Amino acid sequence: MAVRDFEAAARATLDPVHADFIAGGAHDEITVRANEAAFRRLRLLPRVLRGSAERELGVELPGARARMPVLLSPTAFHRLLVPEGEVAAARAAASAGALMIASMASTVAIGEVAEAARKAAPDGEQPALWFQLYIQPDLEITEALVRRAADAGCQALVVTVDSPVHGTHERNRRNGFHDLPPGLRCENLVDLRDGESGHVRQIVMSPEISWTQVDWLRRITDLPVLLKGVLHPEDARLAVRHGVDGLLLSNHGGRQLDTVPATLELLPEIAAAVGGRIPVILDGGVRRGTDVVKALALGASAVGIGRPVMWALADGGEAGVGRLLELLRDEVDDALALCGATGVRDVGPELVRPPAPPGRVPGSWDGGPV
Ligand SMILES: Cc1cc2nc3c(=O)[nH]c(=O)nc-3n(C[C@H](O)[C@H](O)[C@H](O)COP(=O)(O)O)c2cc1C
Ligand SMILES: CCCCC(=O)C(=O)O
Repeated sequence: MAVRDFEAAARATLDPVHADFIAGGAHDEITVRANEAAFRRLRLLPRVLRGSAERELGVELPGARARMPVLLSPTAFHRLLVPEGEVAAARAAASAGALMIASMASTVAIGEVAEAARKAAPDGEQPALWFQLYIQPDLEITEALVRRAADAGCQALVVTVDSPVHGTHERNRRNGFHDLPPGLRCENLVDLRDGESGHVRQIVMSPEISWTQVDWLRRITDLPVLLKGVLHPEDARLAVRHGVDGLLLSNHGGRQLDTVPATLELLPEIAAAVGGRIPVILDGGVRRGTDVVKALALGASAVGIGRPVMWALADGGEAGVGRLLELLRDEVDDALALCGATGVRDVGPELVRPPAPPGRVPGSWDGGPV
């Protein structure tokens, strides 16, 4: 079984409207396809006669340590797919030692997700769990959400900044899919303030959110703050200047602005812009162990996966996500061995062709405090 096979397996039983919600992107879905295509274009160029019996796959990230360099990017509405929802994904991630970024739009409350992760993690291991946040124009609401995430034990906040407005998903429009079905709610939003029912429409996407609110967020919390969805190198430099602790280089899986470049294409430039001062995590189109190694080679500290988790969850719940993570772990290990690498940190730009453009050789974060 390969990562891509989970989609067909899931579609065998999934409501086609929900399958479209997962697979879909903005407008013509040009960026959706570009993400995977960029991985196909890039080639690996292995070294020989310098490997080790075992590869070190662990990564150090802001506030957390993970046993593998593949993390679960935030995805909304897991209870559309299985009754346990985010709890199933969290258990599988914690057992595999993979970091999970829980979506603000989760259908299980963050406290419950964190509790499930703690119970599933091996003895003595703290599960790696971050919380994804859309900063709300109402800062009291935002602060209450941050408090919920911190109280649950989340180790960092991932602020999604690529959504000044909702993405236009034509598949959802055609299907008339705008709301969660009765019985499902965005549990993190329930009772943040009197009478708030957890309706999806409570999440406000505002084009007026700016660096001012990012600075404010850094003041009200001790948690590391990462930004998800920075694509322009100028914004990456600004992020460093504003004291942000990391970037998630992401085009939202092609679900926000269509026709933006593949994240892999932007990676060398973004890595050069941050110059190793903060970690860069990439998501979008990662479907193979070789994809993971390519992203690491171009300066990523780790990679995220979105749709594969949703397909695996729909196909087999906790066990499905467990199989997905084990498969990716084995593929990453295999690709590293074949590249003559002793581990994740032993992978640099010399392992890919064509090489990164001159002057854009990425610096890489050394895993130290940010
Ligand atoms: C069904 C679905 C729901 C998503 N929900 C969120 C979300 O709630 N918050 C967020 O920041 N990103 C969300 N994303 C974007 C993912 O975090 C991630 O950037 C993207 O899926 C990565 O690309 P991939 O699907 O090719 O792996 C979602 C993506 C999908 C496919
Ligand atoms: C308010 C829900 C956001 C979900 C999302 O980000 C996506 O479907 O891409």
